[in-house]
Amino acid sequence: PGWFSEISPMWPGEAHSLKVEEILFKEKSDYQNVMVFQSSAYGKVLVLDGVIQLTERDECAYQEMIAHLPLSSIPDPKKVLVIGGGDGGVLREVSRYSSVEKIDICEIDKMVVDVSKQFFPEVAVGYEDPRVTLHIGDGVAFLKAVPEATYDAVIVDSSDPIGPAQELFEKPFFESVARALRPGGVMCTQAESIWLHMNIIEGIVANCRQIFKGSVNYAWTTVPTYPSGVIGFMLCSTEGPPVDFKHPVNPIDQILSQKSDKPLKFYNSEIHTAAFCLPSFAKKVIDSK
Ligand SMILES: NCCCN[C@H]1CC[C@H](NCCCN)CC1
Repeated sequence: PGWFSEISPMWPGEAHSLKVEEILFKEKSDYQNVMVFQSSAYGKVLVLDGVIQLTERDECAYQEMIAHLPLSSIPDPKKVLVIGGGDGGVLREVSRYSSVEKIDICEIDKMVVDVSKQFFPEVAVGYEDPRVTLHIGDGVAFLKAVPEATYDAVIVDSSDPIGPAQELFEKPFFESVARALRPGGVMCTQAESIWLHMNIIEGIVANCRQIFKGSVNYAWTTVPTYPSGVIGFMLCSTEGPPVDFKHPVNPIDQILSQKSDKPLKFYNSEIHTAAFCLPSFAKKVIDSK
């Protein structure tokens, strides 16, 4: 009945709208407003504090890219940490790697987990993997308690800097991620839109170049239901065995093609390499930091 418009001070003067068939869930958690609605064009939609988090139709683009850009870039991921990502989509993608022995996930809002299991079973399927351990709590505190050099990869699947995820975009957090990674370990974070947030991206890149002494690269992809239709990722590695993010050493799409597993809908090795090609206005800022 009517339309949902994604109005936010984070993208002033513009708003993506989706036709609403039915509102399926609407509650306030300890951290944010949580809503699920059935849209006409993109299936079910998860909204937190008025911001679209994922839709059934295009979540594959974001979840596959944020997981496979880092994990395809290292030869043998064993221990992986996901910060945020309570919907479980990133877990679904990480569990495709037979080399992975342990997947920790730290999500601050239990309601996101429960709502995803109830309304997005194809996304929350990630929780069914026996290697997964769910921690409900603040990712910043979780990382402080982690012994150094614990993980091969840390994936930060956060919402945006306004709200509970604010400190996941700040220097102390990136320092705690670098400490938790083994030498040559990799981090991939949600890094906003080059059309909307070049200033935020500039800050993130500057911080990452100071903290991560391996490679630091920005990649981007298309997600039609995120504002401006694109979303970016910060790919960083710690000092140690070199990581070339642009040329995957562990091409998951080729590994999977030999298995009957759920096929990848979006990611492939060519899209991986192409994701690091930037328009000039973004290259100028990102490569100069
Ligand atoms: N596992 C899916 C979680 C999605 N994370 C974020 C949800 C908010 C979204 N805002 C985009 C704002 C403009 N860049 C970015 C991804």
